[in-house]
Amino acid sequence: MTRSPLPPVIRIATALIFNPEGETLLVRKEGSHIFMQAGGKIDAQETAVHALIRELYEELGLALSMEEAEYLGSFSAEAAHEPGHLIQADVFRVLVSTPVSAQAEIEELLWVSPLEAPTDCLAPLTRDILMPLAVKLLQGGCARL
Ligand SMILES: Nc1nc2c([nH]c(=O)n2[C@H]2C[C@H](O)[C@@H](COP(=O)(O)OP(=O)(O)OP(=O)(O)O)O2)c(=O)[nH]1
Repeated sequence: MTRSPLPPVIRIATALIFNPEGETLLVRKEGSHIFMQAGGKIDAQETAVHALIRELYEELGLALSMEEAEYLGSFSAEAAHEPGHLIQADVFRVLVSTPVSAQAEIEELLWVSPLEAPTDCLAPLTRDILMPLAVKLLQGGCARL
């Protein structure tokens, strides 16, 4: 019996970003119709939190300190943009009270209530893991400033 090879894994850092209204931020990258959390690949020699800080600055112009990123855990899902790949995502919670704007390769930003988010245009990690987690955090009263 032959075993099928394990799919390649991409390590990313991403965040459930909340505003004071309890909405969470989704982004759509250039050339994609799928919404997901801001963030991106973790470079070699980089820690997850440093990758997050770099990516949120590049994508949203957000200047974040390490203390402002609370680690929530590591989660796996099918990669949205790379067929046949899995992502292993280090996920943080970030609360923002200043405006953010789409930079670099981000085409659209969307603030959504986790309870009312659309499900048909979300990346697998976002749809199956992070939006349900956002609902739990909100219901626990932990997502507000
Ligand atoms: N940022 C982010 N990426 C996600 C999520 N869900 C998901 O499948 N991905 C996938 C999309 C891509 O296949 C991969 C992230 O790659 P990327 O190309 O956006 O990362 P990057 O900004 O570092 O870009 P690059 O170095 O390839 O130019 O992870 C998510 O919620 N957030």
